[in-house]
Amino acid sequence: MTSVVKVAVAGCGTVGAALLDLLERHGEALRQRRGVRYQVTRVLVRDADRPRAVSVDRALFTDRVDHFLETPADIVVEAIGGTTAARAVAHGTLVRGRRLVTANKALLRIEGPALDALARAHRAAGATLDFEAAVGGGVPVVRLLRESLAGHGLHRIRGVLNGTTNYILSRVEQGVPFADALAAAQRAGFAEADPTRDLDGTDAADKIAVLAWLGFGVDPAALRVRATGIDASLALEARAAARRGRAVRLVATAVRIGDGVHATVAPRVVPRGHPFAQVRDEQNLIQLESESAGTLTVAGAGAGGSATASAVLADILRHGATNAAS
Ligand SMILES: NC(=O)C1=CN([C@@H]2O[C@H](COP(=O)(O)OP(=O)(O)OC[C@H]3O[C@@H](n4cnc5c(N)ncnc54)[C@H](OP(=O)(O)O)[C@@H]3O)[C@@H](O)[C@H]2O)C=CC1
Ligand SMILES: N[C@@H](CC=O)C(=O)O
Repeated sequence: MTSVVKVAVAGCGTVGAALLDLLERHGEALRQRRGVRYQVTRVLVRDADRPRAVSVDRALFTDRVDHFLETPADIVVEAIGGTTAARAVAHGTLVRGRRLVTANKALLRIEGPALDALARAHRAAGATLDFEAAVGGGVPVVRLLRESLAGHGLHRIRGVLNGTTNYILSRVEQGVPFADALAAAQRAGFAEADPTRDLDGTDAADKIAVLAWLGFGVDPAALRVRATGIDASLALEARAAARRGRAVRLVATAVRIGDGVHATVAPRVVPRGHPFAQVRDEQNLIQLESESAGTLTVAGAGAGGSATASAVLADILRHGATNAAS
């Protein structure tokens, strides 16, 4: 017997389109293996008339949030970014007792705990909140912190958390001009809609704040993250460092100090053999240091449609066919 799980997808850009493609390509295998058919019921975009390279019925596209939220759905994926329409989608989803899967670290930074509380308040009706894709792209660091490392005396989280800046840094050290490397990262879909968020360290700051929330229980909105980003002059330094056998990486850190947490994002010069120097292009690497489990390191594709959509799909599959109609 096959159950049907209705999925409404907000966003058909880099992440949303890659997710729709994954659901299309793996739909039959998922049905056979899990006995579930994931049926896309609505896609929210800014421009519903624009032609799209996804095989989804055009009639399912809408540019109205209220229309989107009225559509029957068991799971709502939020992959539009920003914090205005995304917030309306997130709240509207949870208060209806639906499962929310979001890739939006900017939204989680400002109101992750509030969304979590809303999900708990509507849990009996079926609401859940999952956001594996929000940090680390395809790297399952959110799950590691939420589940495996809960209560392990975590004391430091450190990592390369932004794929765009890492892509730029690892290209400029090979002689590619800063502007060309940035343009390539944008073409590949690694950069935020506003790439300033990548370059000035804001995106990495949002991510480390979300990890600090999960790992240390701090309010990510209240956590001050001192952030320094990268620019063309730092790229010249990265190139010079490469000639000296060193690498520059944008490293985000959150350390527990007493009852508080100290968080930073800053470029660091590391020797070639350092794990951060080995992180190339859009890859991310995160080290979680804890008393009982020692240091755990996870790494992989930190940005890009396919890797990020795979993390979204993992969240979709997470609760099995809960809420599904047979
Ligand atoms: N790209 C990546 O590698 C990663 C992205 N993320 C996060 O995933 C989310 C989506 O990113 P990404 O796919 O790259 O973004 P894109 O800019 O590629 O796509 C955004 C999509 O959302 C739609 N959209 C934007 N604003 C609105 C709105 N107000 N109302 C309705 N639809 C809207 C756009 O519509 P239209 O197509 O009509 O313009 C577009 O389809 C962001 O939160 C991002 O931070 C997380 C991890 C990795
Ligand atoms: N712009 C982000 C996308 C993934 O979170 C990045 O470059 O890491």
